[in-house]
Amino acid sequence: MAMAQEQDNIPSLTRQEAEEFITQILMEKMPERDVISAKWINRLIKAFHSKVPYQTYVDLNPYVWLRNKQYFRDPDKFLPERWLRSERESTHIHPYILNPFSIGTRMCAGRRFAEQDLYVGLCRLLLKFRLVATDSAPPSQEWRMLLRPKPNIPLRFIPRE
Ligand code: HEM
Repeated sequence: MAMAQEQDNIPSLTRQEAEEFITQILMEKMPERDVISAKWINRLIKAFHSKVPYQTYVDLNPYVWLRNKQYFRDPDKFLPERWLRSERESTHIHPYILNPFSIGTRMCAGRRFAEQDLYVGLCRLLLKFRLVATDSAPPSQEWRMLLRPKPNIPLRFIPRE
C-alpha cells in the first residue's frame, strides 16, 4: 500500500487508503466472532453429499472453510490485505465465502448500519487513542454464544496529544 507521507518513521495513509485498510481489517476480524450460522431448512435440500430434510435445524461453522488452506493462503495469519479487491481476484477468494450477515432474502437487514457503526466507531477510537499491545501473544478465546477474548484483550489505550 502506498503511503502518503512519513513522519518519525510512522507511515501515514491518505483518507482513502485508511478507509480501505480499516475495511480490510474488519473483514479479516469479523469471521472470528461469527462462529455459527444457523438455519431452519424450509424445503428438502441436497448438500454435503446428502439430503437435508424439511424442518431440520442446521448450524454451520464457518471456521471449517475460513480456516481452510484450500480456500485461503495462510488462513491462520492476520492478513487484512487478502481482502483487497486485486488480491481477492488474483487468489480467487470466492465472493460469498465471508458472510457474517448471511445471504439471501432473510439476510441481516441492518448490515449497512452495523458496518458503518463499526467503521465510524473504530475511526473515532483510533483518532483519540494509540493502541499498543501489552502482550506478544494473542488472547485465548472462550465460547459464550459467540467467541469472546479471554480474559481481556491485551491492549493499552494511549491518548493522542
Ligand atoms: C456486526 C453486527 C451484525 C451481524 C454480524 C448481524 C448478523 C445477522 C444475521 C446472521 C442475521 C440472520 C440472517 C438470516 O437468517 O439469513 C441477521 C438478521 C437480522 N439483522 Fe443483523 N447483524 C448485525 C447487526 C444488525 C443491526 C445493527 C441491525 C439493525 C439496525 C440488524 C438487524 C437485523 C434484522 C432486522 C434481521 C432479520 C432479517 C430478516 O429476518 O428478514 N442486524 N443479522
